Amino acid sequence: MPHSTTGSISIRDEVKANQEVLRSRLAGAISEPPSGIDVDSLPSVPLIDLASSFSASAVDRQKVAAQIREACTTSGFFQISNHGIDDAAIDGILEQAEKFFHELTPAQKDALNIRHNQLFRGYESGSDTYVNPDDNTPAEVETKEGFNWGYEPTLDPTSSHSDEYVELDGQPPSAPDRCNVWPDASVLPDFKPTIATYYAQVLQLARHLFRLFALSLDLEETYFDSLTTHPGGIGRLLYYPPQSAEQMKHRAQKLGLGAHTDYECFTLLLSTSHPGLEILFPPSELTGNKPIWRPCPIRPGTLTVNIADFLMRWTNNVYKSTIHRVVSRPIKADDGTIRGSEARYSVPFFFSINYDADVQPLPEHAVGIGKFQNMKAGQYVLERLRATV
Ligand SMILES: O=C(O)CCC(=O)C(=O)O
Ligand SMILES: [Fe+2]
Repeated sequence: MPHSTTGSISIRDEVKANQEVLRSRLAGAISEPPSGIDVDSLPSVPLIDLASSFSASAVDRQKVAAQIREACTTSGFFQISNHGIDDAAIDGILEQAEKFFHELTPAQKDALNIRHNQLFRGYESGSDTYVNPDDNTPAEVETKEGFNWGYEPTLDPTSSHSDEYVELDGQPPSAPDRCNVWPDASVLPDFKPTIATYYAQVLQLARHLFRLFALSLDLEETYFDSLTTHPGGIGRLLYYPPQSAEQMKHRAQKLGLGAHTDYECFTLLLSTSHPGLEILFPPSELTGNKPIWRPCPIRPGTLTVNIADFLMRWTNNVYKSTIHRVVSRPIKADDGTIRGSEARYSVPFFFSINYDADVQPLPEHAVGIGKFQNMKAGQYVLERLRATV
């Protein structure tokens, strides 16, 4: 795969260093709390009600922003209720995800494979990408299957600047191997319209959240508005197949998606109510000074938000981008019999500022003096993606 030119050495060095950081943060991680520890005393993911963030009262909005700040400076994860995405859009995209993974033939999926695309758009199987390529664990193919797409002006009905969109590499989306690919409408007629409905809503929610992030960092509420007029927004459908009791019999877990952090500014995750997502909380006395994997709570109707690496480096590590993964675990019944795991579907939306924006350090009063090299968001994300194939 070709590598980018200007400044790429230092980006690649930083990406390599990231792998080291990941490895050291994972070292000694435990999956179960030490015996005698009350799990309720361990850190968890807070629920933030967004209802009053849509209020006309600045005081109300500021109160929500304060809760967001608390979450972002600790675990970097929170869940949101009353987020404004309607049920029909949510049910619709989950239904299309199921159809995509079950109704397309292997040949139809293969025609859409990300290896035909320079920007990682399209279908990927468990072995096409691996998010943690340098870790020391024995290579294990992830069970996930995915489908990725990115921003298109037609998916953003609200912006008057959508046609200024450029891709990760700073170029307009032109050639067929540098833009979105979609399943044939004669096979899945409702797929693209349903994706478009969800995408338009999640995009607006992400812009709204950026205003709350601005408030939470003591910046003008509109600070990020001009940077999200034609933003990066990668959508992804994910499917983790069920694991049978037989497959799970002698295993503590099966890897769905390896340990990683996300790359952009933040991620908005929709999922079915099936367990699987786990978050790595830092060591504490309660955990014998070991990092601990904890399941992300299942709260139907909520979306999960997590800070990603670009925003972490932009905020000078004030906001935390936290390691997470997806695993299937066997379910042990009271009589000791083992049940397999159920299928999980999820729809992450990875939100970035405009890929071509000149990124300036955030004001010192908000995050201190910048420690990181200024970098275009597209350049950074592209280099991170390239490290996964
Ligand atoms: O499927 C999930 O719940 C999480 C997916 C995820 O972390 C990712 O795609 O980056
Ligand atoms: Fe992730």
